[in-house]
Amino acid sequence: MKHVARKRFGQHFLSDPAIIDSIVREIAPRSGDPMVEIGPGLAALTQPLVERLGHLTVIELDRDLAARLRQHPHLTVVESDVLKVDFAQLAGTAKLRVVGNLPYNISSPILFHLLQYVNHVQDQHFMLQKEVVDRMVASPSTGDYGRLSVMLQWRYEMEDVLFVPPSAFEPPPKVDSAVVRMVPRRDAAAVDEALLSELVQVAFSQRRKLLRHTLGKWLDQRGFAGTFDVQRRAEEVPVAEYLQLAAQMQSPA
Ligand SMILES: C[S@@+](CC[C@H](N)C(=O)[O-])C[C@H]1O[C@@H](n2cnc3c(N)ncnc32)[C@H](O)[C@@H]1O
Repeated sequence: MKHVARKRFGQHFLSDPAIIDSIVREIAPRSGDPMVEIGPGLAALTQPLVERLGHLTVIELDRDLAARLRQHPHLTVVESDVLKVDFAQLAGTAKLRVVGNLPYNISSPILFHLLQYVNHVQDQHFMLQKEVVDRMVASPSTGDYGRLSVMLQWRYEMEDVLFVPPSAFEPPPKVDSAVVRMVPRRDAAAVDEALLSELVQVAFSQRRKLLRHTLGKWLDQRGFAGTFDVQRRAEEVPVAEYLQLAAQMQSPA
């Protein structure tokens, strides 16, 4: 039976064979890789992936799609909201390769949910709104550089690997898309995620103002006695400096 795309689940199904082929090539699945696909939908990526892998675990929220996928002998289907999935449990002793053409309405929550499981992950390949990928990989002193750039560049090496136009989907989304590769950094600074997240949120709360009006006040309230140049805008501060600041606050000299 034909599946009618459900807007509330962010359903835009890949329909361009050449694009599907390019994405699978970027993922480079090898037989036996412990891979998990988020939002398999009608299996446009699932099918070529499982042919190469031998087995694949998929996480799908739509009950009808999950029922169809269960017919496939080489898939393990987790019928759930991905935001409720414990990836540490899924991984066991393995390191997962996580892929997916994500539902765009919850792409940032998915990225932040996965951040807590970074030690259980080998790599991630996601199709996202191009604008979100631009923010993820942005450099300092650009308009795209913000909270998402800092929080993700802290933990992952990231690369925009493929541009995908709306015409590659059915129904076509209103925006351009891109595939991003994310590889966890082994040398990520050991800072408290909640502290870093709050600090970066305060810094970027008024991005046109100098940091002394935002982060400077926040640091004063916390009795911060270290040195940090607040005569700059949030977007001028490299990721490494935000990490140093969080580390200093955790263990003041
Ligand atoms: C953009 S579609 C991609 C479908 C398919 N992978 C493709 O490329 O054609 C997003 C998929 O994620 C599923 N989905 C939406 N919200 C979800 C959630 N919270 N947890 C798991 N899957 C979800 C949708 O039902 C849909 O199948």
